[in-house]
Amino acid sequence: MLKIENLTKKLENKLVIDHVTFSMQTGQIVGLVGRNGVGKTTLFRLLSGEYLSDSGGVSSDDAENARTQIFYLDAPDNFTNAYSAAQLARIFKVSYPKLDVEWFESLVKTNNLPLHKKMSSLSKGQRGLILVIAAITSKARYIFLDEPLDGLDLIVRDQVTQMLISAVSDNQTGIMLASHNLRELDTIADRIILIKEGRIEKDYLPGEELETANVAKMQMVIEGALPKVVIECGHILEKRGHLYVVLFKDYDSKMAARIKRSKAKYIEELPVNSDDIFRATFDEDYRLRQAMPKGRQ
Ligand SMILES: Nc1ncnc2c1ncn2[C@@H]1O[C@H](COP(=O)(O)OP(=O)(O)OP(=O)(O)O)[C@@H](O)[C@H]1O
Repeated sequence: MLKIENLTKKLENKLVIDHVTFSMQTGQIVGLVGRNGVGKTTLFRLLSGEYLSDSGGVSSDDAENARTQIFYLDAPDNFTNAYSAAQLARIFKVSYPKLDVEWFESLVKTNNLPLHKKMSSLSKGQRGLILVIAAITSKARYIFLDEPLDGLDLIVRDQVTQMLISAVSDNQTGIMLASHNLRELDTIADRIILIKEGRIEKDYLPGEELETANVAKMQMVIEGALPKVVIECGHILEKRGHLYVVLFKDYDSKMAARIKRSKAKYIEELPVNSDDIFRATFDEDYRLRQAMPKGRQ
């Protein structure tokens, strides 16, 4: 088990990571989510040892130095571009001695990727796929990937997803993915950690949290003026003619009764997903924008 305890980091006098504590097991895919600039990359840099923490640390049950068990590549394009996949495998092997070059090369070939072309001449998706192959074949116990699915087409995303799932299935590897794509994470993450203001705001198993989040999503047919409960407590997510999809935070029996009493012609509760949890968590940011004068939003 990888243990992250009280990790704290200030950058230019700003507290970016504030006493973050969690543990991570092999056999799990953990999603790391949060708004832009919340500190996801900083957390990865602390875990990999690229940044020194101001306090707190990282330890592992089964290694003296936890960092030897971690695979993380910061801004990979900056240094991978000058090399081919075949060359990269040999370079990575220096830092990750367990990297299985034969396995790496065979995965590169089975994914129809070139082994001997410079990374700079490959597409973003091809480079992304090669990076994920390097991460998996490094045989690192803990793999940290920043937006690995970003900019990849559906087929490549499916390939990457399959590789990540099979990598954790033997219980020898744990993967943490920073992502803004919550819907995608809902389908592959065993657990989601949500960061807000440098701290862990929520740490949940997707299905479990969705049932207890006090968030409700309603499909409502509304003719005429919006009911007060929608204006005061709801966020309108979709509108098609008279059909509205509205998200309610802090949903309880009182709010349910107000919604029921509203003049909506039809009301149906829809399933809540991680996107909705994210919206509800950053509710005040929504309200801020809604409060701005028109044309400045
Ligand atoms: N080298 C640095 N010096 C000073 N401040 C920094 C530095 N790197 C990041 N920051 C600040 O620290 C905060 C966290 O940045 P970080 O890149 O970790 O966020 P992130 O969650 O990865 O963002 P995104 O989702 O946009 O990739 C931001 O406010 C950023 O401006």
